[in-house]
Amino acid sequence: MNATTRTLPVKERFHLPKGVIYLDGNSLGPLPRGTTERVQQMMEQEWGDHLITGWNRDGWMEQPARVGNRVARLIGAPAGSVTMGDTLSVKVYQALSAALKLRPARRVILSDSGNFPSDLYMAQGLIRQLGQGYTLRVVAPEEVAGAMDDTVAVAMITQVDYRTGRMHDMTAITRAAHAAGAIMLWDLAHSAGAVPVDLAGSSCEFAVGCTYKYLNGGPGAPAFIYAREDVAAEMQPALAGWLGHDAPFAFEPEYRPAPGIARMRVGTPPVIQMTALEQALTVWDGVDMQDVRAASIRLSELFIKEVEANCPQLRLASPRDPAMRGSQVSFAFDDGYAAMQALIAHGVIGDFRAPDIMRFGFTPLYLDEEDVRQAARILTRILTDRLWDAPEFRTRHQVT
Ligand SMILES: Cc1ncc(COP(=O)(O)O)c(C=O)c1O
Ligand SMILES: Nc1c(O)cccc1C(=O)C[C@H](N)C(=O)O
Repeated sequence: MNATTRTLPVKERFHLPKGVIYLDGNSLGPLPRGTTERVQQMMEQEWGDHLITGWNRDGWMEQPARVGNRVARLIGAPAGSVTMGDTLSVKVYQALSAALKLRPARRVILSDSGNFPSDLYMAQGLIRQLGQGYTLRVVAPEEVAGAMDDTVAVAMITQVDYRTGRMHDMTAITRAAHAAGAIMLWDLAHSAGAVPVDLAGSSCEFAVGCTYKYLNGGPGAPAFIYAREDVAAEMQPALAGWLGHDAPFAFEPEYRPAPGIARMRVGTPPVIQMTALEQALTVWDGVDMQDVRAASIRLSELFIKEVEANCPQLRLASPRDPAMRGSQVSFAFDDGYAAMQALIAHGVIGDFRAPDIMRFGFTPLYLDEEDVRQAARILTRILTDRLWDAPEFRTRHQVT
């Protein structure tokens, strides 16, 4: 069987509302079947009956490492190199501050203008905290590799642009960072579960990401952080919480880091949410990221073809070359907000990013070609008949 005929027989593993075509798994993944039951069981039996003994008996304390190993497989990282917890913004802060400590003579954090604002805000906040001449240098996405020089302490790049889906070449940029003596930090928010990632092969020092998008962990699901083994052994955590201590239950007054990535744990993990995520990750059992990628390209190309053939009002805002895209496709349209609201009202859920981007995520675990054709047909009707041109769609009230 070749990659184009191979199917991903996992659509049944998701709860998807009837009559909805969900093209927003790049922002919030849907509910995997079995999650509700597993969380209910955890609450009733583990929390309810076992009470505090759950930390040992039910393995709550090791859960961040256990779940980290499941995520590691999906991002090309070795077992034991990933831990879970907190939000992605916090993980960005931790990785950035640890990276700066590893290059004490340098003062520049390099990023690009396609990065998600929270990453830039975290860098700005850290810089304000540190003083001492640190700066954030933000360049155009195409200029990242060329902007590496001997002032750059760390390059902090989100691999897949949340707006356009443009994907950076992880190998080439990491190589450029290392050639300049800089630390490489990748944000994989729009990569994990979307495209094959080879963290070990890239030899980057740090990576972070969230689990509520393509990994379907649910709203507020814990983030992940990876550090290369040699870096994990020497990095100094800025957020030195007790669960990142070498012996949390020794209750020593002085901080001593836990071995390896475990020192990036901070405080008590969100066990209920982590349990939902742990269950959600079983959806990936037996799924190969190369197959997901092949199907994602097939679905994205089909959508672009149908939309360009039938919706001349829209302009492709993503790279045309699928090798340069993540697993989303964006189209620019001046009335994109209203068009997206109309689309959602007609059962096709994507989202909108100001000023004019209509975003569509392609998630082959639960989407097939018929979904994509049907979504394109509905979009065509909305544009051709100007169904979006109504006060209820034009009024901006959505926050997401
Ligand atoms: C690339 C990227 N970085 C950071 C964030 C912020 O994540 P969180 O809200 O989980 O801190 C997001 C999503 O919101 C994102 O897409
Ligand atoms: N994390 C989100 C949230 O809590 C509410 C609404 C949206 C989000 C998102 O993840 C947005 C997402 N990072 C984006 O690419 O725009």
